[in-house]
Amino acid sequence: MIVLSNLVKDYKTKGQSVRALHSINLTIPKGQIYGIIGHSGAGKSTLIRCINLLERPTDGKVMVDGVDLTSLPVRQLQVQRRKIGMIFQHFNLLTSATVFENIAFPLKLARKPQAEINKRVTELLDLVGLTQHRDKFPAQLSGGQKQRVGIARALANDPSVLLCDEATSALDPQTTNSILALLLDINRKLGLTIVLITHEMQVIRSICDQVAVIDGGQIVESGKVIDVFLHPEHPTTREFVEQVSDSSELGEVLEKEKAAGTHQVIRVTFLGNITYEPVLFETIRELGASFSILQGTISRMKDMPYGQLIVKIEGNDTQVRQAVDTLRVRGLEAEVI
Ligand SMILES: Nc1ncnc2c1ncn2[C@@H]1O[C@H](COP(=O)(O)OP(=O)(O)OP(=O)(O)O)[C@@H](O)[C@H]1O
Repeated sequence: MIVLSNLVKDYKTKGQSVRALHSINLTIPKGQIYGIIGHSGAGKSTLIRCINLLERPTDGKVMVDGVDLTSLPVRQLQVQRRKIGMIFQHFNLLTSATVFENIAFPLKLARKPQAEINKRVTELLDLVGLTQHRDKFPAQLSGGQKQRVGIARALANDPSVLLCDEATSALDPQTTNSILALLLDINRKLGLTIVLITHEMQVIRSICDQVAVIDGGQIVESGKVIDVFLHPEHPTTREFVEQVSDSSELGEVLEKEKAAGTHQVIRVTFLGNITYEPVLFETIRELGASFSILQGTISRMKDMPYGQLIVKIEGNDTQVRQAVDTLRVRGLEAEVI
């Protein structure tokens, strides 16, 4: 478990002080994939780098698995840091070392015997799917393969935490998906806690359990991805949710509804297997009304199927009210918008 308490970070440049983090409080449960999302300059990199003290916080505490890193002398901090792996947007590989040597590097630093290094690197190459590329140099690899080397290297010392600093931002969408699938696989196989920072809601939606939204150096909203995603409260969160839903034309339809003084547009949210059942259709038909779909998403959030439909009910106010009530009784979320 990672606990950040009252974390403050000030950068001092040319006699001026910039507060990058304002009293951050965050608890990241063990074994979770925890996403931190924010716009450029929000403080994401600073926050993730404070977790392993690559940046030393100006104030506050960083507890990782019960150890207060901020209170440790340098030697002990080095030992504790081996339990925290990190991967980077631009991979940070040693360009003149082979894939094998890059992965072996942290094990050499930890003075492991050569036989153990060979065994461990072989296992890691297999885990990240790079066995055939072990003797290549980074320049001979694709971006996705380079990030796989980064991941294997970060896992070499068998850490309990993996920090991902915009790990997929330099990759195309398909490669991004394959790296996210690998992170999910590692999280499941090794029970590793993963903290990732990103500016893409798609990344959060694909693999994270919980999310925190950072804005101006403060956490403005946090919680389970599914809750934050379906009921975003802070304007910044809403912007990020918009990234993955196409509601651009909805505003116009709602304006027309408002002008006509009718209240027939409802939002219906499905979670889990009910997503694939004809509950909406049957409910509206039973009421003797009909409906048209104005907008809809059927997708998955990590493993959970979900759907959200904006529908216009062709019926009177009583029918709309009854539809909302019945849908709720049948296990869907429904509201007039
Ligand atoms: N070394 C530094 N010296 C001075 N100010 C810094 C330094 N690093 C970051 N900052 C400032 O701290 C704030 C947060 O920066 P940070 O890099 O953490 O944001 P970010 O959310 O990771 O942005 P990006 O997505 O663009 O990397 C910004 O105002 C930035 O200008």
